Amino acid sequence: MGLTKGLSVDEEFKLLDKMSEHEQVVFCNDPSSGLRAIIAIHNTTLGPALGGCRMHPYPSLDHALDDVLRLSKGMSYKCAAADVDFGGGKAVIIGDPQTDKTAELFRAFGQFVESLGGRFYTGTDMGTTMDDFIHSMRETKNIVGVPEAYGGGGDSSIPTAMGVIYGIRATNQTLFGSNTLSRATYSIQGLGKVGYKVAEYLLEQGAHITVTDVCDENIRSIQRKAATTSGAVSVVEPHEIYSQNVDLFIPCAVGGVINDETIDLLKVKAVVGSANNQLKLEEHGNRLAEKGILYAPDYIVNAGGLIQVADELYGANKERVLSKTKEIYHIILDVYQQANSHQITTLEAANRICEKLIAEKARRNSFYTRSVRPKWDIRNQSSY
Ligand SMILES: NC(=O)C1=CN([C@@H]2O[C@H](COP(=O)(O)OP(=O)(O)OC[C@H]3O[C@@H](n4cnc5c(N)ncnc54)[C@H](O)[C@@H]3O)[C@@H](O)[C@H]2O)C=CC1
Ligand SMILES: O=C(O)CCC(=O)C(=O)O
Repeated sequence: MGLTKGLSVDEEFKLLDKMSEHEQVVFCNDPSSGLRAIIAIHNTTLGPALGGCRMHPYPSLDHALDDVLRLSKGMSYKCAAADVDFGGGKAVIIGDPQTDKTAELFRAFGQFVESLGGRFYTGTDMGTTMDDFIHSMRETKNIVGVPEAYGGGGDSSIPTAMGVIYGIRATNQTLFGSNTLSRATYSIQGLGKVGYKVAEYLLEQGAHITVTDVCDENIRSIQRKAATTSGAVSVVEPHEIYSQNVDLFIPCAVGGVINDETIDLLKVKAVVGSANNQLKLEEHGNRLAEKGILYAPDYIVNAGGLIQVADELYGANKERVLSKTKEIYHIILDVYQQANSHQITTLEAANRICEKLIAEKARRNSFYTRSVRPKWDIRNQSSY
């Protein structure tokens, strides 16, 4: 792929330094299908790496690498917070999800996943759907979020959206002393798999929401939905979403949306959404706090999908997943409380909680036992 082409030796080592927190970074190239992807395994202390696969037309390999490194690190924290026996990983496919998807491309991707010998499990993320991974499943068993017809738990964006709703409830409880949804107002960025379900639920609870999406069909669909509920929807252009005069901003599209420019525009009391890596830089967490805006750490709020796909390895059970997802409400309340009592940002509070959990679990995992299903011997016996 010419990753280091034209780079000086110094620059080549800087590239390696960039990946130095990660255990393994795999560059996948399959000219016959056109697959160009990166798989990043951040940390397998808690178990094999798990993380969805994003498809996006990255403007450069550097952008794709930065994204997958940051996303996979976030998964290590998310796995610790969600109390699952997995480590952090993630994959990105460089391509346009509207035009570049083929069965061959996802089969080739499945072969790369298989080549990692069970060190990496993957499923859907932004720009990919389960239909894509049906092709990958012909090459590897290490796919999670498997459709119900194949014995899996189905669409993982359902528990992700429920987790966002629990995050919103915990935030409303902290801000207003009541966790009801209908009294507050919301702005939602992105009406895809997760954002649409969050919007739909809030409308059904009678809330007033302001939405945006770059896809017109998603807008028309939520307008049709709103007409059947006691809630109300207003639509704004994508660039107008940050300056809305509402209580909570709910980012459910791309990362990096909380940055120097947007923080100046925000009039909300809190940010609670599903998008991974909402803060462009960690310091933007401090800027939100200085402005008095409560931030619900993304990797805790959006853990519902992870909870489902990890739980799938015990056999699909929706009730069990929803009951585990409810925990997000209490974890967010705890994070807010710890941030307040230690006078640190909510992200710092969440990171501290997770780092402590990883250290405790690492001690437990240092005691060798023969493979235990489903903790380690994942899907060894099963077939679908
Ligand atoms: N699907 C899941 O279960 C999980 C998703 N997430 C994160 O949540 C976010 C959303 O994920 P999905 O709903 O699965 O993705 P998706 O691809 O189904 O939906 C994203 C939506 O955002 C819209 N969009 C893209 N750029 C936009 C912009 N600049 N302004 C407004 N709208 C824009 C797209 O048109 C699309 O409707 C991503 O950051 C993803 O990593 C995190 C955990 C689990
Ligand atoms: O939701 C999934 O399919 C896997 C979990 C994940 O990648 C995430 O939470 O970002």
